[in-house]
Amino acid sequence: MMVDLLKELCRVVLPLYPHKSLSTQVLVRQTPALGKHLSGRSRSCTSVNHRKLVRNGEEKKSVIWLEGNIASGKTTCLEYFSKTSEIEVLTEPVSKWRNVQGCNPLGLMYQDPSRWGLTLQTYVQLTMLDRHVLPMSAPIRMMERSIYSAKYIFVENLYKSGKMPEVDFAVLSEWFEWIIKNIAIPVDLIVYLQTSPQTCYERLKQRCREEEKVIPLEYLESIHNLYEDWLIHHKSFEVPAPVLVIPADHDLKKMLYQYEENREKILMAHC
Ligand SMILES: Nc1ncnc2c1ncn2[C@@H]1O[C@H](COP(=O)(O)OP(=O)(O)O)[C@@H](O)[C@H]1O
Ligand SMILES: Cc1cn([C@H]2C[C@H](O)[C@@H](COP(=O)(O)O)O2)c(=O)[nH]c1=O
Repeated sequence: MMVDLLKELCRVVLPLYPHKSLSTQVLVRQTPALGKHLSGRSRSCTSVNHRKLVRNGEEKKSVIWLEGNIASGKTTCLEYFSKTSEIEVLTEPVSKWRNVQGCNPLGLMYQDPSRWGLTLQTYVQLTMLDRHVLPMSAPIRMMERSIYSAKYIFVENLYKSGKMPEVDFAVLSEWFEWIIKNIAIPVDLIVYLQTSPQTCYERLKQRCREEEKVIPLEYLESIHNLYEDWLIHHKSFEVPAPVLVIPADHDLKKMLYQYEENREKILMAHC
């Protein structure tokens, strides 16, 4: 029966690892019965007591999620750390959210969140999951946001603000719960770039992404509050790893200085 279950799980999730063979790369999180044959990763995967598909041979590597409000400086921070040889960086797949087969779900969502919120967030969930399961090519991975913040911050915001219908929220939530129960999403450290919504608003205007021109300050305030409740006050959802808070309202020079100051803590995430 366990073997059947294993086969079924691999049938469902194997397409996520198209470039790797099943025998060496996709494993099911250890259960007593399977323990003799299979190994699971020992460090923080995001939930336990369920069979999870994990990649073999990555136990010594570490994964850092870089979290923060829109235009808080995440991409700029990743660019800085990308120069470190032990670190690979994965940026958010925003270009996909702006263009899936010629359509722009990000733009559509900002124009009409009630109609297109589910469409965008389904695609965000898929593309973030795709990022999470990519094989690692360096000892440390720093990735921009996560499938968790997509759900706990952005889906939550749409729903709480009355812009996502109950049924859309329910469907997304069931998808999300299935994913985190069945697929290992490793994380060792969350780096939170903590900014004021006002700073983000100014940087957002400076960046001038076409779809985001309609974003008011209040939207950034809601996203900020959800982040704070999650990562600082621990008032909303489980936090899956320790959080390193970096104050990020400062100018670029001071930010680079702070990144240097925190380099050791970040590099030590996998020890
Ligand atoms: N410390 C900073 N001070 C001033 N502007 C910044 C700073 N960090 C980033 N920026 C600018 O703010 C905008 C948003 O930064 P970005 O790194 O793209 O944010 P995110 O990836 O979090 O959305 C960009 O135009 C970037 O050049
Ligand atoms: C994860 C996620 C993002 N978005 C939106 C928010 C922004 O407009 C872009 C991401 O840009 P950033 O500068 O990297 O913050 O995508 C969203 O609507 N839903 C999401 O789940």
